[in-house]
Amino acid sequence: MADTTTKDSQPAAAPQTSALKSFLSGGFGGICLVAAGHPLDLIKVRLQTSNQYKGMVDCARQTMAKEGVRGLYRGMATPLIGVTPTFSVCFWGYDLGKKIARSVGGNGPNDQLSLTQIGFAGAFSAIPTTLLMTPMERIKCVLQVQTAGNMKYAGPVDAAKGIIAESGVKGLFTGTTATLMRDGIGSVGYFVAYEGIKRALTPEGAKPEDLSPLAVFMAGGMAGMANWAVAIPLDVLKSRLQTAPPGTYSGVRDVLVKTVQQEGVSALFRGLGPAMVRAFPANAACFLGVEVSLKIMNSLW
Ligand SMILES: CC(=O)O[C@H](CC(=O)[O-])C[N+](C)(C)C
Repeated sequence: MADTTTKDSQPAAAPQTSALKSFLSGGFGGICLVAAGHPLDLIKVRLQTSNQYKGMVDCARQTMAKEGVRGLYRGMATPLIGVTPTFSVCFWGYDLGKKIARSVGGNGPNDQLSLTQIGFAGAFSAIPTTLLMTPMERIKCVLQVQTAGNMKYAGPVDAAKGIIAESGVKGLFTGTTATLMRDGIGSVGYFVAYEGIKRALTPEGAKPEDLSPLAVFMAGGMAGMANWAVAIPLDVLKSRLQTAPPGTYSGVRDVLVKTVQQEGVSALFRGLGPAMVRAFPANAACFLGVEVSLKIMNSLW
């Protein structure tokens, strides 16, 4: 089994990727993530807002029977427009983080980065990603908590205009610290799990980048689950900060204290089930999309 912890004398270093290829492959991975994850997200929202379904399978069956397979992809344009650039920036930031780790750690071009260095690069990727992620999540969360009969905004553009009218452009950035903390910690779990599992699955003497699509799919799915396993408490705090009326909380510490005092620690794990059910297929498809598009680009130029 490949050594997963040291940076020295590794025969299996991945070739360094250009920033543009990382950006493009990340965007393609984001498209794959939405395509694979959207049906589960739609089922989750329909279950949350209607009593006509007996469960996830029944909801999928009824949706397909009445609306065809296309029904499962209703409303996919909005996440596609938001997630694609966010994942481009995330994978570009991860690539930049790996280059910084390589130069700080003095790794040669053929040395494999240690998992600590991978964790640093993952955390680093959250810095630029947060600039896009925060307003996207703010608008998404505000729309997701609207209920029938209490609809404040008609859609994402209307919500963005409403938030700006109420609190200025800075209103779109409510929850920035919580988003940075969530994705900083989440991205360490995400990329360390992905690289670690890929290395563990790589036979002695082989290279992780030559793993089968099935192995990439499994490592990607597990990486998505690792992301949510460590990020869910901060995701709960972020969602509460982003959907509360202005002035309810003074910051991350305040929402943490109030949540735990009023509802107990278990409140920090709400939504873990649906997040995990979506995480495996969505992120398996994402990493497969990233690796396949990188291979195609590498063969072209
Ligand atoms: C919160 C989020 O976007 O997590 C990503 C995985 C997912 O399931 O969407 C990973 N990452 C934070 C690295 C973009």
